Amino acid sequence: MILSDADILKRLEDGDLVVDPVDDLELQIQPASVDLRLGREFLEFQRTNIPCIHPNSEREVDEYVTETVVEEGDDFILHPGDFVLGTTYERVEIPPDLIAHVEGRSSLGRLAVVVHATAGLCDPGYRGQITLELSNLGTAPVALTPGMRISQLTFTELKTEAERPYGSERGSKYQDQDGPQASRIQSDDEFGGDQLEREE
Ligand SMILES: Nc1ccn([C@H]2C[C@H](O)[C@@H](COP(=O)(O)OP(=O)(O)OP(=O)(O)O)O2)c(=O)n1
Repeated sequence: MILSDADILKRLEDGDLVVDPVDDLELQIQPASVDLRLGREFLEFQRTNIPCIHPNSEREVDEYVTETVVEEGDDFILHPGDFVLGTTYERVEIPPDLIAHVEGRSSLGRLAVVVHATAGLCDPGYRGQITLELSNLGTAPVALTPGMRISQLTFTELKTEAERPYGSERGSKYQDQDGPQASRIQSDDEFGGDQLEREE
């Protein structure tokens, strides 16, 4: 079951679901979602002379990513074809009986701005700001203003609470993230890796 505005408000009041801060309930609480605002920090991949990114190379993932913090009153210009990581201004805490989906807003979609390229799921138990995978599929640059409502979060009730919510297990590498976080896929290996066993 997807939570309605009344359900969301009740869960926020009860305090087990956290979206912080919600400054304007009337504006941010939608019929069945909460609008989240854009933070000031962005991570961009530098188009230097890296031939390609090997996902398991921490050096390549971290060294070629630079952070931009947009000053008050300024915009971040997202050019056609760009892919950058942004962050929600709000921090969320998802209780073990809910799963949240990060969705774009239609008004930005109509300007060809996509807020999550692939991953749009916040696990039960997840705490932190949400990293937005921003891209511009259109032909004109689009100015993104920190504080603008950029995405929306919907909540679905699980049939039973997650037994191993995000954060309770090793491998929860984005728990408590603060600002946009680059991929931590390199640390997959620490947790058993995704390598398939070879048959002899
Ligand atoms: N656009 C998104 C999508 C998810 N998350 C956060 C909330 C999720 O609960 C957490 C982990 O997301 P995934 O499970 O999709 O990511 P991985 O499987 O890569 O990470 P892990 O191995 O930690 O589960 O990251 C985020 O900040 N921004």
